Amino acid sequence: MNILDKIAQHKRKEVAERKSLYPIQLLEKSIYFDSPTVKMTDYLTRKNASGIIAEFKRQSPSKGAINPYANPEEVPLQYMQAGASALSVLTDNHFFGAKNHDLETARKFNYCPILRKDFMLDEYQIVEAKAMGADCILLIAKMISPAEVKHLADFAKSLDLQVLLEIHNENEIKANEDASVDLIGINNRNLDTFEVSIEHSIRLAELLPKELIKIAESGINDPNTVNLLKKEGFDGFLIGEYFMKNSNPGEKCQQFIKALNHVN
Ligand SMILES: O=P(O)(O)OC[C@@H](O)[C@@H](O)c1c[nH]c2ccccc12
Repeated sequence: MNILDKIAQHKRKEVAERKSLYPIQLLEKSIYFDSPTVKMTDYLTRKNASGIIAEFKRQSPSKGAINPYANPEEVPLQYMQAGASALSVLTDNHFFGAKNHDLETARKFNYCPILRKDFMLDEYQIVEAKAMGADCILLIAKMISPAEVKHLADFAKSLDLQVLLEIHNENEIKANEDASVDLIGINNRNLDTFEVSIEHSIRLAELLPKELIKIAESGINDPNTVNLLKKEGFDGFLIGEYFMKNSNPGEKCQQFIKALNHVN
């Protein structure tokens, strides 16, 4: 079984448990439930945006522990002070080591778009994302059918959340052409082999409409890669491990952003 299948299996169980513990009516009482969201697309495309979406990630299935005791009050705020355009916060505990309130904590300290980074299979998780204070959710084309992508994307929109659709290959692009998503993420990391290929992402980006907002995800560790990807039409760059594996992720992020060409 590949890693995404394992994650999906576990996630279904988890969601079923949470549904019975925290019914939707309870989530809807969150202070964030009726508040307006901030738009990831606006923050990535405004003048002189760095385009960096800095990720709060404690561990991963491919790397194990990255920074398990990182402080969610400090790191996301430091990322934004360093000039990141938006935040991504992992909320999966079993595979990514997220603590219960990592996203809510990041939300309390920051007014910027926050992506809930998790494996969305069910409307319930989208309601949770809204209740946590997220602005954007991730859908992974490899995990769900095009019909589910459409359905969950429309549901997210009904809650004023933006949708980032992650794709890995040409077939997934074709199969999801008519889903109404706000951003397309191309994962540089092959989730079967964990190999990273920037060239693969550039080739896939060429197949997407020019006006779509494109995010390059994973394995980015060099400002020159971001400069190159900007020239190739990418608007956003999701970076986790390279910042987080350091004892001071905010400082790493600041050095990285200083080294970028601000071309837009
Ligand atoms: O830590 P990296 O290599 O900079 O990658 C960040 C992000 O792209 C990665 O965490 C990611 C991309 N797609 C995902 C889907 C689920 C969980 C995590 C991910």
